[in-house]
Amino acid sequence: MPNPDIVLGPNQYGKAEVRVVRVYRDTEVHTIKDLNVTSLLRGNFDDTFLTGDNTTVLTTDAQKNTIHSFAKEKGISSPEEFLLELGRHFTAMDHVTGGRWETEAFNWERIQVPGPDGAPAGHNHSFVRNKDDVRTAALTVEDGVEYVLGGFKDLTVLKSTGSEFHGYPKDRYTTLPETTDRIMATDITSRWLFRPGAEGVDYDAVYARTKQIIMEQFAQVHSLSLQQTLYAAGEAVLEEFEEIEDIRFVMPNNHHYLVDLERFGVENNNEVFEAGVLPYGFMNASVTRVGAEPKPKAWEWIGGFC
Ligand SMILES: O=c1[nH]c(=O)c2[nH]c(=O)[nH]c2[nH]1
Repeated sequence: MPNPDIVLGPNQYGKAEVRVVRVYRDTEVHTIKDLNVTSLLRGNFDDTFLTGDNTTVLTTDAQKNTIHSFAKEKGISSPEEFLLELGRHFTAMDHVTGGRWETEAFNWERIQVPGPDGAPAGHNHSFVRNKDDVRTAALTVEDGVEYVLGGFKDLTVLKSTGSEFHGYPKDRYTTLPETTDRIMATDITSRWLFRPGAEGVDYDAVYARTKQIIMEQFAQVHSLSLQQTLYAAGEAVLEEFEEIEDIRFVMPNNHHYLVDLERFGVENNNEVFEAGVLPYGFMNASVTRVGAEPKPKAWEWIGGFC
C-alpha cells in the first residue's frame, strides 16, 4: 500500500556523461568536436518511481544512442546548438514535458608544424588539448521555455601585483594582515544565461569573447577585493552582450602566503610565496540586469552556483 503521507518530488532521469567525439573529414583538413553530454528527461514519469511501471520511460540507453547518432545526423556546430537539437527532439515526445541537457566541450587546437614556407602552420589532422579551461553548456526546458547557459570552468589565472585587501572589520578572531600588494589567483568558473528567445546568437563567438573579457578585467582592474574583480568582469560582459541576461561566477581565492625569510636574514619583498591549498576563500555571485525577471529554472541543480 502506498504511504499517503509521502509523495514523489521533482525528478528527472537520463544518461550522464556520454562521451562523443565527432570528426569532420569531408576534406583533408579535419575538424573535431569532443563533448561529454548528459541528458535528463522530465515529464510524466511518476509511475516508474511509484510502481515500476515503465510504460512511458524512454530508456537512458536510447538517450545515449540519440546523442551519438545526432553527432552524425545533425552535426555539432556549437555545444549550445547541439543541446538545443537534443532538447527539441526529446520534448517533442509524448510524456516528455521538459528536461536538462548539459555538456562539457573539450578544447582541441591544431598542432603547429612547419608549413611549406617553414612558418608554423596548423596540422590537418593532429590536435593538442588546450586545458586552460573546459567549455560548458546547459539547456533547461520547462513550460515550453528554453533556458540556454554558456560557460566555462577552471580557468586558472594569477596576477603578481595590482591587488590589495584592507579596510575590513577586525573582530577578536581577525588575524589577517592588511595588504596593499598581494598575489591574486583564482580558478574562474562562469556560466551565463542567454535571454530566452534570443535569435541568431553566435555561441562560439560569445564563449571566446566572454572568456577574453573576463581575463582582461582580471588583469586590468586594480583590485581591492576578489569580489570587486568578479563584479567588474560580469558587468563588462553584460555591457558587451545584450543577449546575456545574467552571468554567474564561482571563484576560489587561491591564497599565496608570503614566506618569512627574515628568519634566515633574507629580505622578502613580495618575491617568495607559498601557494596555499586548503582552505581557500570562495566567491559566488550573479551579475544581472536591473528589472530582469529571475529565472530560477535555468539555474536549479546546476552544481556550485547560487
Ligand atoms: O579578496 C578577498 N576577499 C575576501 O573577502 C577575503 N577574506 C580574506 O581573508 N581574504 C580575502 N580576499
